[in-house]
Amino acid sequence: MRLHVIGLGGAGVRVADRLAADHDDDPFLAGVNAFDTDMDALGALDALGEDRRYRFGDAAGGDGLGGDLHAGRRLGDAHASELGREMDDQRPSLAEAFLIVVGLGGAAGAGAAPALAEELSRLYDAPVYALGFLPTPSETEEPDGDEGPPSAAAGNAAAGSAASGNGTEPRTPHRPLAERNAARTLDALSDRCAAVFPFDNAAWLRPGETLGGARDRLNGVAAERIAALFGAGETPEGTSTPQQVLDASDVARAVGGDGEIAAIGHATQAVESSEGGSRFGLGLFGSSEPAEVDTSAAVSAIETVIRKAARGKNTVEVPDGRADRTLLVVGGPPQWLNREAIADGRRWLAGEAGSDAILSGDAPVPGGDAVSAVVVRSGVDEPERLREIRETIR
Ligand SMILES: Nc1nc2c(ncn2[C@@H]2O[C@H](COP(=O)(O)OP(=O)(O)OP(=O)(O)O)[C@@H](O)[C@H]2O)c(=O)[nH]1
Repeated sequence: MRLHVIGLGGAGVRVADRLAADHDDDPFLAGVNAFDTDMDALGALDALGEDRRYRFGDAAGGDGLGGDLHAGRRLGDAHASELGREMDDQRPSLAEAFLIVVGLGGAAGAGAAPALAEELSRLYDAPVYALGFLPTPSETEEPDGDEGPPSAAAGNAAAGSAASGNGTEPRTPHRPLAERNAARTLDALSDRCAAVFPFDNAAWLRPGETLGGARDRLNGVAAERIAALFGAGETPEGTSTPQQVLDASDVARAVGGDGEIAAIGHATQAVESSEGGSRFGLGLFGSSEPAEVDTSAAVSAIETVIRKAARGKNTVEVPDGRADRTLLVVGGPPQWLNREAIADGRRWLAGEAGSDAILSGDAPVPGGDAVSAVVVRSGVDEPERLREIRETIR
């Protein structure tokens, strides 16, 4: 589907940049914009040229907003239509969906996101989704004396470069209001977006890692999952049409349109490339014809990858695996896409999620060397981290 991604604030612009770096040539990525009040954050991007970066909000004087969500909201209200116009070069009217990416604990991105979501819904018919990073608990904790209290305004630089007390991991800026900002922004986005995909930063940190040190890896995971979901069903030019193409309306139906909380699971499993030969001895050496694949190997690969996508780490926890709606997309070399195994996987997932409405599609990747699965669950029960965050404003 044609997706237009808008990265807002420090986290958002970095993910937008990462998507452009990894997927600019992929047909699903129809447009990318990076909007921030902070000149330094925009200046540090690599893949997006000047034409796709834009500093807004003169009132911020070229800096971040230091976590002042009220100031962010005011700027958002004042500049939403200007940001909408800034997207025009990339023909947003052709987009089949918009995705706003934002760090929920900040101010510039989190403040502007609701107003921009509203503006895009006013201008276009396509659904507006949001992917929002949840702050880590350590951001709101008082910093240790020897680390000193890095301010949120200095955060974009500090998150990337300053060393922490142990001298190895870049420290994470102290943001005392991060959880409250996130709670307010989640509510505002749920009211204005078709669905919200929270990304739980803390759940993705490895032991001893700080957000500052891990953010590039986390942004890579977020970009990969965005591509796995919104790029599913897009076939590279010249390849055969998938048996079951997943389109924008399938995703819209599966994810819902009422601001539901949704999670993206994804997994890949390496398989022997079946172009011109196979380890099962069924292919002709040197032949350009794809070799046949052993059925039990295909069944096992599909079963494993679907379970890994559902039960492995999701973008946010899915309590008990339950969801109102579920979408499954299985991809890989066509010879490996065993229809019965996919149907079994669908049934297993329906039981796991407790919902019948399982939409599924195939994403054939001729010549690929892995099978993959994307599992999207929408209308999930409230994840523990979301409950903690919401409680800060109850
Ligand atoms: N995954 C990830 N999370 C980030 C990154 N940068 C910041 N965050 C998270 O996003 C929240 C907001 O940070 P920013 O996006 O830098 O904030 P901003 O929107 O620029 O707002 P201000 O700095 O307050 O003006 C932080 O509290 C972190 O939880 C990043 O690069 N990757």
